[in-house]
Amino acid sequence: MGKQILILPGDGIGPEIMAEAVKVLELANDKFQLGFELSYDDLGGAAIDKYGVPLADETLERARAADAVLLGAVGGPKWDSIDPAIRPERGLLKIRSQLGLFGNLRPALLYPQLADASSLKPEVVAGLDILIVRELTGGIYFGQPRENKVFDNGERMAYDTLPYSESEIRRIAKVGFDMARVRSKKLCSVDKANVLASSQLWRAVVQEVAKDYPDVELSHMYVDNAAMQLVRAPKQFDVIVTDNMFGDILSDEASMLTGSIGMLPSASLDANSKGMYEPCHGSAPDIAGKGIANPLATILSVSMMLRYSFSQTQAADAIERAVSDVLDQGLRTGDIWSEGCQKVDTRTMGDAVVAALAKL
Ligand SMILES: NC(=O)C1=CN([C@@H]2O[C@H](COP(=O)(O)OP(=O)(O)OC[C@H]3O[C@@H](n4cnc5c(N)ncnc54)[C@H](O)[C@@H]3O)[C@@H](O)[C@H]2O)C=CC1
Ligand SMILES: CC(C)CC(=O)C(=O)O
Ligand SMILES: [Mg+2]
Repeated sequence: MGKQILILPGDGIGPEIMAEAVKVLELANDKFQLGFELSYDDLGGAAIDKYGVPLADETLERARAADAVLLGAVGGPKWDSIDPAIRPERGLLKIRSQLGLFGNLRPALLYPQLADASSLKPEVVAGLDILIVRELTGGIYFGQPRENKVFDNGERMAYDTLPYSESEIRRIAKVGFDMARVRSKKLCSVDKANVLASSQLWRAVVQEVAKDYPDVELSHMYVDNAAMQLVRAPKQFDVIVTDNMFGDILSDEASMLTGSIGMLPSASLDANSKGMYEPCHGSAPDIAGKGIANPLATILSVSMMLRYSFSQTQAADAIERAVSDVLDQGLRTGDIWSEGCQKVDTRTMGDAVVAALAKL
C-alpha cells in the first residue's frame, strides 16, 4: 500500500486552492514515483453541513491513519452565528490537538520577483527569509477554564485562560533551536514576560533549553516590539519561536512582507514529523467563489509536506522551483499583482505551476 494522504479542502476558497494544489501533488506523485494515494474528507463548515460537527470522529480516525494531511482552510459567515462550541474553527483546533501537532513552522520567504508586491520598501524586504515557529496545541486557544457568563445584574463577562506547562514550552523551544541550528544559528524567542506569568515561565524554560544549544545565539523580545520590528527591520530575524496566539498574529503580519498571505505555507508537526500542511490564511469569504484566490501558499504547503513528512527533497525543491518559474513568467493572482505583470485567476496559476513542474 502506498503512502496515504488525506485531503481536507474545507470552506470558502479552500476547495478552489486545494484543486490546484492537488494537480501539483498528482504530477509530483507521477514524476517522482512517490506512490501516494489520495483520499478526501470534510472539515470545518463543510463537516458541520455533512456530519453536524466540525470534525467527525471518522474523519479524525482517517487523519490518524493517514501518513500526512493536506488542509485548505475553514470557516465563513454561514457558520459564524452557530454554537461557538461547534464553530468550524473548533474542528481545526481539535484536529491539531488530537494529532499532537504542537510544532507549527511558518516560513516567510520573499520571492525576489515579488519585491514590488510587498507593502514595505523593496530594500527593507529584499532577501527576506524568516521562519516563525509557533506553538500550536497549547496556550490561550485551548486553555481551560473559558467561559461566557451573565451576572445577576445583567452584565455580561467572558474570559479565556493562557496556560503553558514546562514540557510544552521545552518541546517547542527545542524545535526552534533545532531549526535555528540548520539555518543562521539565531533564535529570537517572543513573549510578553513583562506582564504574563505564562511568558515568564516561557522565557525561563527557553533559557534552560539554550544551554543545550551553545552554538545558537538566543535573544528575547516582547511581542509588541516584535510586531513593530517585523515591519521596521524584518531581516534582523532568522528563526522566531513563540506561543500559539502570538505566532498566529505575527505570521499574518510577516506574510505581508512577502507580498501576500496567499504566499505563506505551513507545516504542523508532531514529535515524529507526522504532519498536517496548510496555507497560513483562512477561508477568505470576501473572495470565495470568484476563482481569484492565490493557490501558491497551498502548493508550497505540498512542498513542505514532501520535505518534512516524506524526506522527498528533490520533489519538494522542484515544486518551489516551479513556483519561482511561474513568477518569472510574470503571472500573478490579484493579491500579488503589480504593474507590468499579467493578472491571472486561481486555475491559470495552478495550471502554470503544473506546466513548469512538468518541464523540470
Ligand atoms: N487555518 C484556517 O483554516 C483559518 C481559518 N480562518 C477563518 O477564515 C475566515 C476568514 O477569516 P479572515 O480573518 O478574513 O482571514 P483570511 O486569511 O481568510 O483573509 C484575510 C484577507 O486575506 C485575503 N486572502 C486570504 N487568503 C488569500 C489567498 N489565498 N489569495 C488571495 N487573498 C487571500 C482575504 O481575501 C482577506 O482579504 C474566518 O472564518 C476565520 O475564522 C482564519 C485563519 C486561519
Ligand atoms: C482559525 C484559527 C483557529 C487559527 C488561525 O488563525 C491560524 O492557524 O492561522
Ligand atoms: Mg491565523
